[in-house]
Amino acid sequence: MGKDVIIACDFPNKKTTLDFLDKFTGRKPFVKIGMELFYAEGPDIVREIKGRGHQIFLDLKLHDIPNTVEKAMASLSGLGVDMTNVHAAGTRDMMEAALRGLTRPDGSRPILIAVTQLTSTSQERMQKELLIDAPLPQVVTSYAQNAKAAGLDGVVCSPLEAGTIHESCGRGFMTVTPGIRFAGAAADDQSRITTPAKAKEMGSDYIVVGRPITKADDPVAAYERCLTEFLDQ
Ligand SMILES: O=c1ccn([C@@H]2O[C@H](COP(=O)(O)O)[C@@H](O)[C@H]2O)c(=O)[nH]1
Repeated sequence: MGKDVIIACDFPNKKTTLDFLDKFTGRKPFVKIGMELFYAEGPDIVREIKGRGHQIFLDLKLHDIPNTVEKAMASLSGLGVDMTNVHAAGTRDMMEAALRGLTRPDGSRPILIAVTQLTSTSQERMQKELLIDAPLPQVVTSYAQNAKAAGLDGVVCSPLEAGTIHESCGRGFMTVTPGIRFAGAAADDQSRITTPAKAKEMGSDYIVVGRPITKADDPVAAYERCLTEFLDQ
């Protein structure tokens, strides 16, 4: 398992996305395709970006009954993505179904991870709106343990929780962490945030960075700053 910076390509269409990726001459950053781009362009955008040599995290966060998730994952398994995900809140049965659906006849499959609690969710909101009373780090760790028990490879969590998850689920259990902001930058709609440097310190395996790169005046320089802080590159 490698450490890397994943750029969240939250763009409305193919043209904007490819124009953005063209700025990274000589580099092939790991790319996250999320709901906005996938719903606008469909599976072809995955094939196009994969064909250009990027690794892809397809972030669709599936959350439905086990049978539906299993069949949806079977549809996605042929796309050639490197990583994809579900919501751990769908329960162990659903995560096991996702794993079955994603596994190809030859036994190969992309990395499958589970979202614990969205990084936009605060302790207060979780308690007041979702009626979950336990401390947020405990909830996240418990969801991670369920994901591990279901056979998944790791979780999406905040970097702030990466250390606790590794302690509980083992160092080989992957932590993929959005909620990244440079020091002093606005949190936007995120709640549990930290810097790339702190994410490194806390043991994140992958950081997922969207707006700090995509909205930067110089996206390539912002990406390089992430590499420097997170990977010492
Ligand atoms: O808990 C989660 C799960 C997924 N995300 C996704 O990561 C990026 C973060 O974008 P920023 O612009 O850096 O805030 C975005 O695509 C989310 O869908 C997340 O933020 N939190």
